[in-house]
Amino acid sequence: MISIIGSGRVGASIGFLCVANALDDVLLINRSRDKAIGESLDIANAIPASSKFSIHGTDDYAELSGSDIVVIAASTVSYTKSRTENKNPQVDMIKEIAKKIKQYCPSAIILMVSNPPDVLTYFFQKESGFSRFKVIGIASSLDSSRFRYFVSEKLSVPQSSINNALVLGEHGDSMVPIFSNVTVEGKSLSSMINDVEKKYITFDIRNYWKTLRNYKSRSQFGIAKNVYDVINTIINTRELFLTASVVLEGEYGENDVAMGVPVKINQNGVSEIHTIVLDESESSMLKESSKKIRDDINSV
Ligand SMILES: NC(=O)c1ccc[n+]([C@@H]2O[C@H](COP(=O)([O-])OP(=O)(O)OC[C@H]3O[C@@H](n4cnc5c(N)ncnc54)[C@H](O)[C@@H]3O)[C@@H](O)[C@H]2O)c1
Repeated sequence: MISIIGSGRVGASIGFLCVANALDDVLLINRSRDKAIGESLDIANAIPASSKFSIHGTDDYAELSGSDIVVIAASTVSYTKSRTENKNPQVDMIKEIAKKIKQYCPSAIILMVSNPPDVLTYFFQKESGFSRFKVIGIASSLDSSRFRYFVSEKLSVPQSSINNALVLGEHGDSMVPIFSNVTVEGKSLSSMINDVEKKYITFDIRNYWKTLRNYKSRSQFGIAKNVYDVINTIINTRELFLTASVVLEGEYGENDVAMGVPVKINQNGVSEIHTIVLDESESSMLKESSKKIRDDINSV
């Protein structure tokens, strides 16, 4: 069973994709029961006639029992300047949710979507004591999708011709797009754009959410598809390479912090953390990014 805690815009969109693609039974848990029931009643009409799975909404955490995957997309706050500006109530919420998950489904794989995902991935893993490979923050893959989008717009090429557009570090203002690895139709991106253009693209990725906010509230479908891909990989025992936030123990020279790094996902969660070669400036920006996350963790 796939359980989704928080059935707002993001949680409901993830639920819709899982149901419409007949992945598994889906449970929506929301603080307000009516919201969970309402979204599940609506999404129930998207169950394909050939599907054997169902969707159900509740506010009762005891129903988490039997969950294989728990997505956390709950939020009690909004933010206008940065994703970390209201982190303390989110951390309190995550600690409560971690206790419930530990009680009702201690073997589940956790996909952390709520903001700020690096800080919350860290606190969930510490509070629950779950393996760090089973607590996965999903956000850097969305930033990587945005990176690919901007490179494709800049060069007027289809996104399918772009490879290895990865964003590492914080899902926040210090995130680091890794230009040195990107190829376009097999050729290095670095020879196609200059440093000023790289700075503009970096700015645009970091501020995508602010641009989005000028037109609609916040990301819904982009993050939902990124989370769905991970759930699909776990349920259908596939393998997926992407960037995701994991508590680090020495990888990239970091300890006691969670941040976006390249990982391989399989049916058990994170199966590998990949080390990729970074140039000097990327390495130093990643150091700054990990420091920013660590400072946020320490200031909770
Ligand atoms: N990781 C990413 O890249 C990414 C992208 C978009 C949004 N987000 C984050 O995802 C979260 C959800 O976004 P949204 O737009 O769906 O928000 P939303 O306000 O539409 O929905 C949040 C839902 O969580 C519920 N909730 C609050 N506390 C709860 C609890 N303890 N248990 C169960 N439900 C609870 C609320 O009632 C609400 O229905 C936010 O933190 C947002 O910032 C992350």
